Amino acid sequence: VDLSTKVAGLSLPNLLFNASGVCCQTEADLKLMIESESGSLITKSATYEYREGNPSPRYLPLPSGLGSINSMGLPNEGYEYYLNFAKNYDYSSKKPLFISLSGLSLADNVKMCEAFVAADLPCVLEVNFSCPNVPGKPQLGYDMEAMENALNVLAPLIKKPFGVKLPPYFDIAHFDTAAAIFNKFDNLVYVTCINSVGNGLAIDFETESALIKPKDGFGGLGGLMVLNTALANVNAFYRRLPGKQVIGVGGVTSGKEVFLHVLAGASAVQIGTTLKEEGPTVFARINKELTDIMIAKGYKSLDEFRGKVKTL
Ligand SMILES: C=Cc1c(C(=O)O)[nH]c(=O)[nH]c1=O
Repeated sequence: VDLSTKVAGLSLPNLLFNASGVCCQTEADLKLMIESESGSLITKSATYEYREGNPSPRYLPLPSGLGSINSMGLPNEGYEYYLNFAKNYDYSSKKPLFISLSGLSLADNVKMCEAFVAADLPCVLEVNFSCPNVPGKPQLGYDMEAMENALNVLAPLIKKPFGVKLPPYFDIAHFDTAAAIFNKFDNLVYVTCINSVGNGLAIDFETESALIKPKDGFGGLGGLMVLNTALANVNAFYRRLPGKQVIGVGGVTSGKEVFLHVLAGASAVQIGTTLKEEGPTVFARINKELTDIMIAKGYKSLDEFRGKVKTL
């Protein structure tokens, strides 16, 4: 079977890669991704300056086994680190490189995009509108006017095909409004759904305490528990963004959830919590599981079932 796919005009040997933020903050992390069986890789969202991030504990898998909670606080090496990585990347390799940018202001996003555009590299830029864990910074993805204003500035600046990372939406009207904005920008060629489900709270029964330190224990939820919200966001935007693509992320623990993401419309699928907990060998495991599922169901390529979820 053929697990290859295309995103933003680039060919991925298989549809799997890391969720931004996991296994991608340092060159050592990114090297593990390059050496893994992933089809691509994306860097940790970059801010203009280096950031330490929030105090630990700031990430934990949930005792239920159903997911994770994080309030990392956008720790990253600063955008120039990732620009340098992108300048030195081996673009003759089979794996395309995606760069995530999450400026703390539109001005910072402009400065970072200008630097990447000036470098004129084959990597794909993705603007993160959905970091839920920077105290005092509301998610742009939940402010439709601000999101449109940002895109009015950034899309013409980036010129080349680019993507945006979105928070989960929970209201059909929000899918409609957001999609109407994205459809105004021809070079906005894909959306990545979903970022973590913002501001959950994990409490330990024995200690009666929040599990993580930042923000009184409030943090983004990931893992199996967000699968159905992720599938809904993937399918909602797949239906509403003709000619654009959706990268699915949320709830992937096996080939089965990857299959569901593709049925919902995903062109590629990212792994976060399960990659964090299992390590980069997860890509070989899940590619094999998806292959076995496709053989069992008689599918030879992803195109044969992408977006083909049936309704009753
Ligand atoms: C970029 C910051 C993000 C973070 C973070 O660094 O806290 N966590 C997430 O779950 N999603 C994000 O987008």
